[in-house]
Amino acid sequence: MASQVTFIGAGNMASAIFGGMIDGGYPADAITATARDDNRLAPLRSRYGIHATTDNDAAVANADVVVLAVKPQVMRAVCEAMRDAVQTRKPLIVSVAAGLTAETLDDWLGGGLAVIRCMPNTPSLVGAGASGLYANARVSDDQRSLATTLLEAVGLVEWVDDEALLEAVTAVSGSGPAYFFLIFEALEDAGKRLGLPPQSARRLALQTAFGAARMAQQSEFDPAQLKRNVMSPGGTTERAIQSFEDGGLRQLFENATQACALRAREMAEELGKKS
Ligand SMILES: NC(=O)C1=CN([C@@H]2O[C@H](COP(=O)(O)OP(=O)(O)OC[C@H]3O[C@@H](n4cnc5c(N)ncnc54)[C@H](OP(=O)(O)O)[C@@H]3O)[C@@H](O)[C@H]2O)C=CC1
Ligand SMILES: O=C(O)[C@@H]1CCC=N1
Repeated sequence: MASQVTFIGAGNMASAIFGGMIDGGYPADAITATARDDNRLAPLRSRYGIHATTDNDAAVANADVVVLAVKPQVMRAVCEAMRDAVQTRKPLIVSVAAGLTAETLDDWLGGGLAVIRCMPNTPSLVGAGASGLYANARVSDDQRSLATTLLEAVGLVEWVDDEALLEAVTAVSGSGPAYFFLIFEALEDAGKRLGLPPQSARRLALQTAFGAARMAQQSEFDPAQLKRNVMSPGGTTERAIQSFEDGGLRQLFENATQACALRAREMAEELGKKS
């Protein structure tokens, strides 16, 4: 029988994950989602056929896995309010919240729990997500496999052994979609300035990004070689790449990812403070 999975929070991330699970054949009646507002839940019941309730304690009562998918700023209040229900059932806890450590979540939920921290990203909404996962010492091999199965429903899964590496995961893939959206914007704008109609500039920029990512995933060559393959000696690409290098693109990525990882650490400190 399928494990009972309860999502606390039914927003973008939660619906991406349970939507992917259901598309992949996971039984909808083994899934429950909660929110504060029943108006948010009604469409989920009719669209996915899942159970949905505003009562977190009731939703936890028969759960094998509880996925914490509320915003980090409200997580403490949500966890402390359902502490008794969680301690009665002791389900596997999977948190997708940025910047909250396994120890902090375990503490807010009363302690002694198997906790997995997951850093997913928004392309999970289209089944092309990338998630980094970390498990505390109480998580069993079966629970690891179950979490892998749940998250693989919406994309790629990478486990890290050191929880601190989730900051690096956040800097690369958690926040990473926004970096690429910025590049899409910039390339589209540049194409428009070179005279392309706006729709053409967007379509060409996005298809090029999609094609490059797909090619890099499928190719036997690394991205550096694939880049060289586009650069004919003395040709157009060489001139463009030289311009990016001269402009310090690599250093910009270094600075941005360091700033992102630092913010993840700050959030852990700010949000995880004891009382
Ligand atoms: N967006 C992103 O790129 C990423 C987000 N994350 C993490 O995912 C988590 C969720 O983010 P996201 O899905 O974008 O947020 P959303 O705002 O889309 O969803 C939050 C959900 O939490 C619900 N909620 C709020 N309070 C409660 C409560 N007391 N009990 C039950 N449910 C409650 C809200 O319901 P209602 O509408 O009724 O208030 C809503 O359904 C965050 O912790 C974030 O750090 C992680 C990686 C990437
Ligand atoms: O910006 C944020 O804080 C969240 C975490 C990763 C992506 N979005």
